[in-house]
Amino acid sequence: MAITKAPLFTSRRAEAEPSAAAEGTSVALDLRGVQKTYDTPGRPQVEAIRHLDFSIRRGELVCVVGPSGAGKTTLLRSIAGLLDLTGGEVVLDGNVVTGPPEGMAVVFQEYGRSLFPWMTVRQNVELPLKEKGLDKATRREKVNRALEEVGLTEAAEQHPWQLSGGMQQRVAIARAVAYEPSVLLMDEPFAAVDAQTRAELEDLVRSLWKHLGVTVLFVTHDIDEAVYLGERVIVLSNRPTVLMEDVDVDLPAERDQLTTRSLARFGELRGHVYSLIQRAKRGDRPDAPLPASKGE
Ligand SMILES: Nc1ncnc2c1ncn2[C@@H]1O[C@H](COP(=O)(O)OP(=O)(O)OP(=O)(O)O)[C@@H](O)[C@H]1O
Repeated sequence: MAITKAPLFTSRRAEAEPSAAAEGTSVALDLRGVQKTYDTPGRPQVEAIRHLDFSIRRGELVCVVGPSGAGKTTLLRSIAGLLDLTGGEVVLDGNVVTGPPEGMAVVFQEYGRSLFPWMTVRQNVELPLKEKGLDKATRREKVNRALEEVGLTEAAEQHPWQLSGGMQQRVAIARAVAYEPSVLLMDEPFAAVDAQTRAELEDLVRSLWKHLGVTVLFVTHDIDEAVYLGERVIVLSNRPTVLMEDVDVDLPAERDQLTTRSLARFGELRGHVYSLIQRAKRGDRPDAPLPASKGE
């Protein structure tokens, strides 16, 4: 079977809907024909991203999954303005990204390396606000609000090394939301924490997203996490990356770990994304379908 979209699963790409931009809706992030090939002196080039086109509407929470080495980090770093693209462009709030844009914040997996150990929690969260040039009273108010949002008011004067891994990641999240970014990028942020903490942090992201209305692009290895969190799941092919499918997650807006994960629909969506990843791993991709005998 080719990469068909059973009626049960809607894909924006498959149904050739007009893009969000064309519909005149508010687009926060727009990827237009993004390509990235790495030039490594003395070695063959590595074509990481062949072609990616997708948009994220303001206030959406979109997850990205793909096989290992597919180019997820390359994609995120391209969006964050940390890499020179080989082709295409990334547009944030109508402006082409040419370097790290002001309206973006990133939460990385390695919270241990992204927080400054000699600074208190409060100082870590405040730092980007200082760089933004905000006055002291405004900074204090925004830091207090962000720490409250992530449940760390009591830990404000502690240092990151005095906190658990999950709490440190909450500090990193507080720092990102205090900055009030237009788009929040999250690169496998919970890969290094235990399962229970991970579930709590997933719920924190959903509640912050709903509460603050921030636009989130969340990269993860974990299919269940992607389906649980996202309003859409963008599935990448193997390298060189193209879009495998853009899956609508039509689960109820109110989600909780127990009820949502036990829904039949959750299982169907999870199974669908899983099968796409399995196909991607085998090299089945929209621009290079496998011979029929190897397909499903
Ligand atoms: N700086 C670089 N120079 C050369 N090749 C690179 C560089 N960074 C990444 N690559 C290659 O680009 C491809 C995509 O890598 P990337 O890290 O983006 O994938 P990924 O999907 O994030 O991987 P993983 O799932 O293992 O985290 C890989 O083949 C990788 O080896």
